[in-house]
Amino acid sequence: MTGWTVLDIEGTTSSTESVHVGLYAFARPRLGPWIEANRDDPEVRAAVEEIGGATTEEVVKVLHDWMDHDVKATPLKTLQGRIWAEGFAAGELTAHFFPDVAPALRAWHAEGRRLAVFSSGSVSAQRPWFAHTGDGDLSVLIEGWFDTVNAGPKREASSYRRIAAELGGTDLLFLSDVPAELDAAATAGWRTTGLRRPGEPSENADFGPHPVVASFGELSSGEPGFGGPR
Ligand SMILES: CSCCC(=O)C(=O)COP(=O)(O)O
Ligand SMILES: [Mg+2]
Repeated sequence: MTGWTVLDIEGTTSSTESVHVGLYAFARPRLGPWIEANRDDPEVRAAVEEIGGATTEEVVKVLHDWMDHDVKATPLKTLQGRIWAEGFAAGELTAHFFPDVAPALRAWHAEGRRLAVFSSGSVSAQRPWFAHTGDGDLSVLIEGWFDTVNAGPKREASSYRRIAAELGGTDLLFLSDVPAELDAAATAGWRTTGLRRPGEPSENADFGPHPVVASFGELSSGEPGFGGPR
């Protein structure tokens, strides 16, 4: 088996609850003090300028509102990701992965399938998320890390074309719980498979023409949408 499998995180490898209750709750009270402590950092300054607002208090109000409505805005993801990275480094956070994910990723990697991540979560959050799991360090299996900064919006085909150019492959599969993301990947010529995980927001989603599975355990070489024909 050759080619690339590119993974969404929330709703696909990991539960929405683990992101919203675990990560969001960790970032929420830290955003204000952390921005104040890091306001000379160029990445922080750029994110804060993009948000607007005259004071840190105003900036934090916007960030909290985005979190309340799960708006996956890039400046929010940049700031959250930096805070989470510190939390992982300090041993204050651990990642959640559905039980089928680690065995599948290890099996696919052993078969020669190459693995990458494309998530709204920033690359600075993705790396420690995959490194600090209850199933060991999964980051060693991942060869490409993409977010809305280095690839672009997840619902636009141009982002998937950019990732394809970077990975250099033609056999590309995207796994996601969001039909609009799968539509964009398919428009760019990728294979797609939707994740309809029990209890997740995508449980009742309309995946249209995309193949759908409930767990990574249903995906193996030769399956439609995975090793099978485009
Ligand atoms: C561990 S990365 C943080 C997850 C996150 O903030 C997020 O928005 C995930 O969205 P996804 O694109 O993976 O559905
Ligand atoms: Mg998702």
